[in-house]
Formats: sequence, structure tokens, C-alpha cells
Amino acid sequence: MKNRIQSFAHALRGIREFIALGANAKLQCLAALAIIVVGLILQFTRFEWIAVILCIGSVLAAEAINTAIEELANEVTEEKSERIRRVKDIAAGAVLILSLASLVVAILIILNRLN
Ligand SMILES: Nc1ncnc2c1ncn2[C@@H]1O[C@H](COP(=O)(O)OP(=O)(O)OP(=O)(O)O)[C@@H](O)[C@H]1O
Repeated sequence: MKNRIQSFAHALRGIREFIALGANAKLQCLAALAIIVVGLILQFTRFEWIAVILCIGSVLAAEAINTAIEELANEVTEEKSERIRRVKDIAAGAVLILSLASLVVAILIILNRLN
């Protein structure tokens, strides 16, 4: 049980560090807050909230993994490296894919509410 609590504490420390490290993370948290406020104003339905929560969770989790990959890559080498460039670009691409998909979901939900 103590191990479980310790793992949870480590994961919470990881979330704190990921938000402190990345400017992107702060922006994404701000965007999440904005859509939550819009949802409260437009009174999203239960299923719309499910979609929004999944989108927010996916983007933040992808950004956290991206940050972890960047940290690891920098530990491997801070010198110019084609492979490190590719690794970082692909990880950033994964965040972009989820961010764009989430943007489309948000737009569709908002348009649906306004109709
Ligand atoms: N060691 C390296 N060798 C070659 N290119 C690199 C290297 N480190 C970073 N890059 C390039 O610079 C970009 C930005 O990398 P950086 O580590 O500065 O991340 P960042 O500024 O936090 O970016 P992101 O917006 O993706 O979080 C990478 O996507 C990659 O194209």
C-alpha cells in the first residue's frame, strides 16, 4: 500500500514538474480552462462534457509525454543530432495531432450548442 501511495506521489510530482517546465503546458491548461468556462456558459450536455474531458486529458497527457521525451533526449545529448531532431519533432507532432482534433471537437460542440 505504501508503494502505491509513493507511486501516486511521484506521478503528482511529475505533473507539477511538467507544468512548471513547459510553456506549452501552461497554454494548454489555459485553453482547457477556457473551454470549461464556455461549457458552463453554454451548458454542455453530459456527452459533450465527456468529449471535452477526453480531449483535455489526451492533449495534456500527450504534452506530458512529449516533455518527458524532450528531457530524455537532452540527457542523451544536447549536441546537434539528426536522430534527436526527428524524435523531438515526432513527439511534438503527436501533440499537434491531438490538439487539432480537440479543436475540431470543441468547434463542433460549440456550433451544436449555438444552433
Ligand atoms: N539536439 C538536437 N539536434 C537537432 N535538432 C534539435 C535538437 N534539439 C532540438 N532540436 C530541434 O528543435 C526543436 C525544439 O526542441 P526543444 O528541445 O527546444 O523543444 P521545445 O522548444 O520545448 O519544443 P516543443 O514546442 O516541441 O515543446 C525540436 O523539435 C527539433 O526540431
